[in-house]
Parts: sequence; C-alpha cells; structure tokens
Amino acid sequence: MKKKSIAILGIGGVGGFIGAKILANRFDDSIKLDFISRGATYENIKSKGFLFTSPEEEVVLYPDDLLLSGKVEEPYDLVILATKSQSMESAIIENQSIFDENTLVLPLQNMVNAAQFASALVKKPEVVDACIYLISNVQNPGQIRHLGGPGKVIVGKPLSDKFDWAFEYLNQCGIPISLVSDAPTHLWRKFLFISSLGALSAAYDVTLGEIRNNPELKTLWEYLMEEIIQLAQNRDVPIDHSDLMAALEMLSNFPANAKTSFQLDIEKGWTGEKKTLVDEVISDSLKNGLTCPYYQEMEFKIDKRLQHMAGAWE
Ligand SMILES: NC(=O)C1=CN([C@@H]2O[C@H](COP(=O)(O)OP(=O)(O)OC[C@H]3O[C@@H](n4cnc5c(N)ncnc54)[C@H](OP(=O)(O)O)[C@@H]3O)[C@@H](O)[C@H]2O)C=CC1
Ligand SMILES: CC(C)(CO)C(=O)C(=O)O
Repeated sequence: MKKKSIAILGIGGVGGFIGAKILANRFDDSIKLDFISRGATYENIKSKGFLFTSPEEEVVLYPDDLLLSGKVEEPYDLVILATKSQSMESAIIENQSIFDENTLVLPLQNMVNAAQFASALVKKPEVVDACIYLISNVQNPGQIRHLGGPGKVIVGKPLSDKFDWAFEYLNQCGIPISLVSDAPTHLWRKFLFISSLGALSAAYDVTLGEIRNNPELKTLWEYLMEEIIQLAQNRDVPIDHSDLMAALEMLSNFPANAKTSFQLDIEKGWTGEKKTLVDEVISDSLKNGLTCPYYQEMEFKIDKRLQHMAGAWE
C-alpha cells in the first residue's frame, strides 16, 4: 500500500512547530513528511538542517524531503497550509500539484475564512476550518523558537472519516487535535482575541503587559472586541460578552513584554496581515451596515505609522 504523505507549506513559526513535533516524536516511518519552503529558509535547512528550540529542547531535524516551493510534482494526502494570510494565494497557486481529490487541506492562518479562501483556489481537495493555539517565531530562516502555547489545533470535522489517520497521527506526535462540529465559533473566538489585540498593539506600539496595565488601552481593547462580536453575530456566529471576558482573562497568561506578531511586522514597516486582521473587519462591517469606529481609528493610526516609516527610509 502507498505510504501516506504529509506536506507542510511554509516553514515559519507555525509550520516549523508542527514539523518539529512530527519529526521529533514520530514512532516509525509509516508516514512521509515533507517541508515545502523557499528562499533563505530552504537554503538554510538544506545546508544546516532545521533548528527547533523550545523551553524543553534544542534539536536539529531533517524532513524526509525538503522541497522548493513551485517545484513539487506529487500530490499529498494531507497539506498543512502555514504561510501568513497574505502569502496564501501565491503559495497555493505555485504549488497546485500538491493537491488532488484525495488531499485534505488544513489552513492554520489567523483568519475566519481561510478554508473558504483556500477552497476556491485548490478546487478538488476537501479544505477544513482550523486554527492553532501557539506562540512560535522565526529566529532566523530555518530556525524556529517555540515560546509557549500547547500547539492545540482545532479542526472542523471533515465530511467522512477517511482522514482519521491524520488526526490520530498528529495527536500521537504531540500535536493535540480537537475535532469540532462548530468550527466557525472557535475560529471567531480566536479571531476576537488576535485581531483586536493585534490592531491595538500595532496602532499604539505597546506590549501585551502595557495593554493589561493601562485602563485606557484595556477599555479600547474591549471596544474593539465588541466590534468583532457584532460582526460575528451579524453572521449568526454565537460569540458574545462571555467570550470577551475570556479574552481578557487569556491576556493574563502572556508575558508582560510579549508583542503580537502583527505589531512586530508593523515595527519593521511591513503591512503583514493587516488586510485580514484589520481592513477586512472594517470592510465587512460597513458592507453589513455595522459601524466600527474603533477599528477605523486603529487602521488610521497603523497607516500613519507605516507612512512615517516609509518616509523615514526614503
Ligand atoms: N506564529 C504563531 O505563533 C502563530 C501564528 N498563527 C498564524 O499562522 C499563520 C502563519 O504564521 P507564522 O508561522 O507565524 O508565519 P511566518 O512568517 O513565521 O511563516 C510563514 C512561512 O511561510 C513561508 N512562505 C510564504 N510563502 C511561501 C511560498 N510561496 N512557498 C513556501 N513558503 C512560503 C514564509 O517564507 P518567507 O520567509 O520566504 O516569506 C515563512 O517561512 C499566520 O496567519 C499567523 O497569524 C496562528 C497562531 C500562532
Ligand atoms: C498569541 C499572540 C498574540 C502572541 O504573540 C499571537 O499569536 C500573535 O501575535 O499573532
């Protein structure tokens, strides 16, 4: 029987964490795991191996095959999409050959509609809603540091049980998988936290500790979350004030000096995931007759920061 195969497309914070868990914990070679990367990430892994650091370990690992994005010719049984949201489209388009009608696609972006977006591009495979709870960053291309979070993956149930092997395998490799029938609610709950906190931290250039300890910033954060809740409810997704309270509580688990990854991108003058974290919240709200003055204010401030940085570098 043909070996099952898994490809991770995008070896950054998320893709690297999942790849490391599989490579470090797999118990046999019954399933093939390939990395699809590009540029410096590809070159560094090729020449030095893949370095994964966590509070428990520092290991150099090797995927079964390291492949250059755009040059892959075989379809996979499971494809984990782990690029940032703004790179998804081009990554999928240049790697169409990795998908066929037997592939399951797991998109892990901080988006509420990643599965719909990917589905329209890949056409044949089944794409399920998914999200991951994790803090893991690129130190250098091909070198990933896991800073916290269990790496728990929440996945919307596929149409059949033919992919159960994949979920069992990931679980056995130390990636906790939770299959749920109400995936949109989970995705929106996560988006409520990430989008609002990302927007606020990027607009004001503040750490998570500064947001926690500054009553004005904390109130602004709550207003932003309320704008997400009204958008979710407008789409019949049942998140409410109790989720806002849970998000406030969740912030207390983060180190005071932690910054969101969106803020780190803005600091470098990059737009990062602004389109999916901020701009689309505004456009979707307005399209549905909702007002979102706090998101609009964050967007304005973020744009000003970006313009200021672009000016400073000219
Ligand atoms: N990091 C985290 O802890 C968490 C992140 N998320 C979400 O997960 C998603 C991924 O985030 P994260 O892992 O941090 O992002 P990173 O930027 O760390 O990693 C993305 C990787 O994808 C690569 N990539 C982009 N386009 C291609 C392509 N065409 N072919 C091959 N590789 C490509 C990038 O390479 P290159 O450098 O060359 O662009 C980069 O290595 C985001 O939506 C994020 O919001 C969710 C939960 C936690
Ligand atoms: C959880 C959090 C906020 C950690 O930095 C994150 O995932 C992000 O920045 O996108």
